Amino acid sequence: MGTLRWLTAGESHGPALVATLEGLPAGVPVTTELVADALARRRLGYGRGARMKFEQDEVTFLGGVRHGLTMGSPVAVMVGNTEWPKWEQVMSADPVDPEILAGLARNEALTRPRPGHADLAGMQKYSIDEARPILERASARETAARVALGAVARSYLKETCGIELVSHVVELAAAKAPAGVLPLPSDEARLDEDPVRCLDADASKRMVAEIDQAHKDGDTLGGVVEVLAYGLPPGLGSHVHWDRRLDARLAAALMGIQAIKGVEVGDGFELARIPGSQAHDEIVPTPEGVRRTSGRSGGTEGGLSTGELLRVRAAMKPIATVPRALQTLDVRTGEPAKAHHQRSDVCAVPAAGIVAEAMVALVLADAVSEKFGGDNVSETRRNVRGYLDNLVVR
Ligand SMILES: Cc1cc2nc3c(=O)[nH]c(=O)nc-3n(C[C@H](O)[C@H](O)[C@H](O)COP(=O)(O)O)c2cc1C
Ligand SMILES: C=C(O[C@@H]1CC(C(=O)O)=C[C@@H](OP(=O)(O)O)[C@H]1O)C(=O)O
Repeated sequence: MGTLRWLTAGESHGPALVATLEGLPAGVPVTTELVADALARRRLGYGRGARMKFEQDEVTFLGGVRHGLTMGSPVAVMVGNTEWPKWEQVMSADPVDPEILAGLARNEALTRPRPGHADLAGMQKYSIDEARPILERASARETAARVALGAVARSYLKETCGIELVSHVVELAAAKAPAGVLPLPSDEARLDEDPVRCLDADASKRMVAEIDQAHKDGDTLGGVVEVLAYGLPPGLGSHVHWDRRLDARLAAALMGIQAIKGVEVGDGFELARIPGSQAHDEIVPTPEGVRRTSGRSGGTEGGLSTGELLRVRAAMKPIATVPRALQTLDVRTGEPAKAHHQRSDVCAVPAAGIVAEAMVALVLADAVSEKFGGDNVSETRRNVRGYLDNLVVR
């Protein structure tokens, strides 16, 4: 839906990821540093595996940006995989020497698909008898490309509407942050410093303890992240058609993140358990304008933003490459076997929060560009101001 288009390409152990964002106006402030900072935040988080320590994200703009500003042309960004030299043969785009190929087939073929990953269904769908060509693209390495675009989308949102986003971890396995703690964008630095991106010190300690225990047990964990977006105008998205609904677009974007299995808007599933008299946000006139008395809806009604705080949650399943390897079969022999395991994260919930922020930023950027248009951010800003100054109910 909407007016922005974005695509990513690239494999986990290929030379690089690339991402393109088409449809932004000219004049959005974007620098290599802005994107590199966002990528650095995605690498943080207690419980991530060895690769996060030795791999760097190398950012190169290939198009769309000049002297720190977008030009209105497609933004193209490359994130280099510094792991690439070790994988040049395994992932070579060009045919390799038949002897090397035979060696790879003997020693490197991934024939024991991992439960919880795309491995088995991907092999079946694409008629390939090993998991490598599947897992390379299914891997969440790809989220680096989305976070790169998300950083650009965030800059657009701030520049045109003053919208700012922040995310935090609200549950990690059995450990929960206290209900109702809503970080502000100004808390971002504090969240970045916390090992699990949780503002509550006690909950953070309990989350770290959960990860330590899972690590000892050869196990993995999931959790729940929450993304908050401040400063939305009312009226992004629309009630008029299912695919224009802002909540539907947010849910699709969040479910599109690897390992996300559930999405809630506002109080989400909890709303199903309470009566209507307690479930909805009442409307009151105030000297500052029309407001809601609570934020249970999460800032959308009827598929439209209400102008209140946007609040969405995403639930991540535990990492699927479990060190204490799960039962599978070897597709070469058809015999039962233990799934492949080399290395993996114990928990990537804090990183998933950063990815969720990026996806929410892209969806909101799409909805803003659809509503306000403009070929230069100054034009978009004028349109935003004109709309807000002339709201039929204020
Ligand atoms: C930030 C992030 C990091 C991840 N790291 C790993 C990992 O190290 N090992 C792993 O097996 N899965 C990891 N995953 C999850 C898998 O990519 C995902 O579970 C798998 O692709 C199948 O998920 P699906 O059923 O949702 O598609 C990670 C996911 C995210 C969002
Ligand atoms: C590389 C990243 O995450 C990877 C996501 C991932 C997976 O299966 O999703 C598996 C791991 O990679 P590998 O199999 O090479 O150890 C993670 O490190 C990243 O986030 O940048």
